[in-house]
Amino acid sequence: MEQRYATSPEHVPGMDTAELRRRYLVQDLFIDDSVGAVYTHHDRVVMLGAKPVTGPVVLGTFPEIRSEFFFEHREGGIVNVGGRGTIAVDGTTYDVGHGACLYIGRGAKDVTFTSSDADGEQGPARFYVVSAPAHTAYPTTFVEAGAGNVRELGDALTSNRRTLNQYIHENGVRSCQVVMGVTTLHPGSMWNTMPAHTHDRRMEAYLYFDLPADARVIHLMGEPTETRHLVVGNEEGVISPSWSVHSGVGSASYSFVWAMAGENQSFDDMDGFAISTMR
Ligand SMILES: O=C[C@H](O)[C@@H](O)CC(=O)C(=O)O
Ligand SMILES: [Zn+2]
Repeated sequence: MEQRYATSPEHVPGMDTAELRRRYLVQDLFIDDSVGAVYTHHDRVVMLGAKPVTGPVVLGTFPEIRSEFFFEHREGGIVNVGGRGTIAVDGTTYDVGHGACLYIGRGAKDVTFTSSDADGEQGPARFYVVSAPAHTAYPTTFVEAGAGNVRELGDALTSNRRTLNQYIHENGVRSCQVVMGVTTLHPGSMWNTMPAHTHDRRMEAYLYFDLPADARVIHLMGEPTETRHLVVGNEEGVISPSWSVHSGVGSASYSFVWAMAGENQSFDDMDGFAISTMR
């Protein structure tokens, strides 16, 4: 598993494009018949991708977490960004369609990912997992796509009309740390999370999906008065440290999985920044 140590905002002004991408952009999570993994030491979050194509993919453990099995000391939220598939957790099988979410609680031993129709229109299942250390075991729980707590945000006139779906959160599926959901831009709207914000109590990870292969999202990061950008493709992720804004504009419509971990789970504990105050 790739290890990425935490960074400070003081490091950002000295980084060129290649270093920004090496530290904050997450590519290649979805490898045929395999599991891709990145361990960010920002709140010790692990981002995983599982892409079963010709057969099931078993989630193993990694030497970096010194655990007998992946969820021994951890929990995780999963969203399927590909075609329909199943996730088997200790003998219970969940049918997970595009955009649906499964929370896996601490202690789950055997986790297997399978595609239901790898040759279908949406291709093989692509299971995106965000995991954080967990102090107790909450029940493994499934949420159908769109069945979380829905918030309608933004306006078509400012190109930021979007539907936010909270899956794992304080008033929904319970967890120790992980807060997770999916935001979908409405047709013609391109801006996510505008106005932008930070939440110094939590890191956040993004995974853009349903973006056409030749389109890109210009993702803003960094302190609000010292921003940089990353040009991000479909099914690529971004690590957003607690001090960093995370907002982006697409060259086409898209969705993204957002997930957070850290000090609290209060979704609305965030500090917003009017664009006129940003640099
Ligand atoms: O802290 C919350 C996260 O940044 C996202 O939920 C924001 C988001 O999806 C949006 O405004 O479009
Ligand atoms: Zn945020």
